[in-house]
Amino acid sequence: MDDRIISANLMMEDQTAELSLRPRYLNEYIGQNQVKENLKIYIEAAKMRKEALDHVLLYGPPGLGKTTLANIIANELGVNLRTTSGPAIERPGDLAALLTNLQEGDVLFIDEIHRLHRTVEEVMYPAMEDFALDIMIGKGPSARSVRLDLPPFTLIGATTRAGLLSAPLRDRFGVISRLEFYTTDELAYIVSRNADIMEIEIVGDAAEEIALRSRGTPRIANRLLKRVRDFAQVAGDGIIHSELAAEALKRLQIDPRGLDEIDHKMLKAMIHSFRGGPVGLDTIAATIGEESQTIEDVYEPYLLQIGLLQRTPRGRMVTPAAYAHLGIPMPTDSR
Ligand SMILES: Nc1ncnc2c1ncn2[C@@H]1O[C@H](COP(=O)(O)OP(=O)(O)OP(=O)(O)O)[C@@H](O)[C@H]1O
Ligand SMILES: [Mg+2]
Repeated sequence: MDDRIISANLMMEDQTAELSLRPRYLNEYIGQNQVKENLKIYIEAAKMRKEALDHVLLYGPPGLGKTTLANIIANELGVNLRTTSGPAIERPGDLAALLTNLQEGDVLFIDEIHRLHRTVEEVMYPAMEDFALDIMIGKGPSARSVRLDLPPFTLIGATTRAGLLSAPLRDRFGVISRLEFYTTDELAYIVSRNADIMEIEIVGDAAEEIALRSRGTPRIANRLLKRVRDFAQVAGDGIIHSELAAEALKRLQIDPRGLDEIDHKMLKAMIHSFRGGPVGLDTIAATIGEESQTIEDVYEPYLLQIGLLQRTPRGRMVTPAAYAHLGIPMPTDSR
């Protein structure tokens, strides 16, 4: 389903590259300045007091650097990081096993924390608040609860959908940070730096050409860089020039703002079949044969961000900027 080259979702081919391209310390982490500045202070303060850092919730669209940041926080604190994900913790006992294996000050990173099972979530509350586990032993009338002390630890939760987190869970995070889409300059910087790491020469405005089409997302920038490198090595002289980058990206059917055929299909369907909207998300999804949730989590945020799409109480609407971008004249009658 989700095999678009501009998908922000993690794909198999990204994984090895992401390990080597992933920044390891805050000073290598580009952008997200507000989030970074705050974290720097909290980390410093926790280290000074020799305490565990407050629990941190990171949220935002896929590929913006949540997992990367969780790793960096553990590195900066000089502690171990344990990684798991919401759906992977099936029973309270699984969580207990994870938590009792932590050393003082360690970070437990739970990706997709909005998918934590209800029964696990309830065990999480006292663990986060009091560093204690309440475990039920036995069943029926002889069942009793025992309290187990845990070493102080930091929970870092990541989610693309903060809205799906229950209020009691959300309230237990001391630090809640929203990651934003990156600017073209930031992405161009990331592309240049990663070209260096990959030992490929990138010159002129080529990094910017790639950045412009990366939908504000470092993961996509890295993926496009790798594809353009292929073109440079096979069809070019091994150096990524602006023209080569532009040509390669055109062949990948990504337009100058990072939109692909599916974005075009969606916007055009809204224009031609629904007079530009407003039209409900489910209707759009059915029309173009995608899942509503995928559209909402992965594709739509960027289109909203760059102002081609608008959300209204009655559904999504295409903006005048979208007509202009697609080269379709606006209907003249009032909508
Ligand atoms: N601030 C940054 N500076 C440089 N590179 C970055 C930055 N943020 C992310 N990256 C790059 O983008 C890749 C994807 O980031 P990451 O895996 O952390 O995203 P994510 O938000 O966890 O995505 P998902 O929601 O899919 O889990 C990283 O491997 C890294 O190479
Ligand atoms: Mg991640």
